[in-house]
Amino acid sequence: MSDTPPVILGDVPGSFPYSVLAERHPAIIQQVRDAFPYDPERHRALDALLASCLKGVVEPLPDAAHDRDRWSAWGLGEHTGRSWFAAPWLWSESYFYRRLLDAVGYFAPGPWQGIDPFRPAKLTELDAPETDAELAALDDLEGRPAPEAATALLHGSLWGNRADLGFRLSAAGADAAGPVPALVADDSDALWPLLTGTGILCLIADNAGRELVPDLLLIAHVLHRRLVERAVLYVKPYPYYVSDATAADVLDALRRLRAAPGAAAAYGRRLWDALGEGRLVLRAPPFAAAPLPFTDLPADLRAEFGAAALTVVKGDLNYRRLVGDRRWPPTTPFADLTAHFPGPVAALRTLKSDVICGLDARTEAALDAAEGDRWRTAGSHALIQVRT
Ligand SMILES: O=P(O)(O)OC[C@@]1(O)O[C@H](CO)[C@@H](O)[C@@H]1O
Repeated sequence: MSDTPPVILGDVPGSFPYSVLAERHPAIIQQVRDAFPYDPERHRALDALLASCLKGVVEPLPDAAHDRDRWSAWGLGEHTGRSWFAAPWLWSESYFYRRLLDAVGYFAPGPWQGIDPFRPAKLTELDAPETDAELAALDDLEGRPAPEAATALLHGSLWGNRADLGFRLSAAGADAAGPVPALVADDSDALWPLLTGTGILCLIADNAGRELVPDLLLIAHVLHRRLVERAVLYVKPYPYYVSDATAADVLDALRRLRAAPGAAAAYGRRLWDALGEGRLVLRAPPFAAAPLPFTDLPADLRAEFGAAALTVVKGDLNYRRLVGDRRWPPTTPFADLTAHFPGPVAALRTLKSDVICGLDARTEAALDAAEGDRWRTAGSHALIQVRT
C-alpha cells in the first residue's frame, strides 16, 4: 500500500500515545508499589524503571533473562539506548510491561517469583458486585431462542472489553457515548454463518475478570450449541498491560462461575468439563506478549488460525496488532488491513486508541462532528468487524 501511514510513535507531547508512556506507565508503577509490601530491593528496581521511563532510555534485559534471545529477535538491540518515546509505541508499551515484571522479581528465583503484580486489581474487579449482576443476567437468557442468546453473549464479550484496568487509569468519564450509535461498525451477521458445527473457534483473549468471564460464556455457548467442535483460548504467558488474562486468571474466572448461583454455575461446569475433555484448549504462546503486529505471526500460530473456522480477536491492543498500529484513514477497508491474517477473523473491540479502520464515511463524519477526536480513545464506542 503506497500511502501507508507511519507506525505510531509515542513522541508527540499531548498525544494519547505520549500520555500513556509519560503518565499512565508511571501511574502503573505507583499502583503496583501500593499493591504489595515489596522489599527495598524491589522498590529500588521500580525507582530505576520509573527514572528510565521518564528521563532515560530503553535498558537491556538482565543477563540471566530466560527470553533474551526472543527479545533480541523482537528488536531489543535496535531500541536499547534509545528513548522510549522514539521506538514504535507498541514496542515501548510491550517492553515496559516486560521490564516491570523484572522490577518486581516475577521471573527471578525468590519470594516474588510468579506473583502477578496486577492480581489484587484483577481480583477486586472479578469479585465486584457488578460481576454478580452480570452473571445473574444469564438466568434471563435461559429459554430465549438460541440466536437471541448468542447475540446477547456476543455483545457481552464485546462490551466486556471496557473492563480494562489500565485504561481506567486515564479515561475518567469515559462512560457517556455521544449521539452516534455506540456500535460504530457491526459485521455480526457475517460472523455466525462461519460457525457451522464443524471446525474450531480460536479466541485471542484480552483482559481478565469482567472481560474474560463473558468471553468464556460465549465459548461455553458455541460449544454447548455445537456451533464448533473445539475452542482454543489464547491467553498471555505472563502478566501484561495490567489486566490482560493469563491461565491463572482463567482458573479464577471458572471458579467464580462455578460458585455463582443460577445458570452461571452450569456455564462454569460446562467449561470445566470441556477443558478436561479437550473440547476447550488453553494456549499461552510467547507471541501473545510480543511487541509486534500480527503480520509477524510465527508459523505455528499462522497454521492454527489458518485452520480455524473463525478467530475472534478481542480488545484494543490486539486490534492495533491485527490491523497495524498506524493512523489509517478510518474508511480504509478492514478486509484490506487483515488480508494478511491466515483465516477468517473477527475483531471485537471498544475504541481506546487512535487506530481505526472499516468505518463508512458518514459514521466517521458524524463521530467527528459530535465528539472531535474523543470517540477514538474514550472507550464509549465499539465495533464488530469480520473478514471472511
Ligand atoms: O487491549 P485493551 O485492554 O482493550 O486496551 C489496551 C489499552 O488500554 O492499552 C493501550 C494503551 O496503553 C491501548 O491499546 C488501550 O488503551
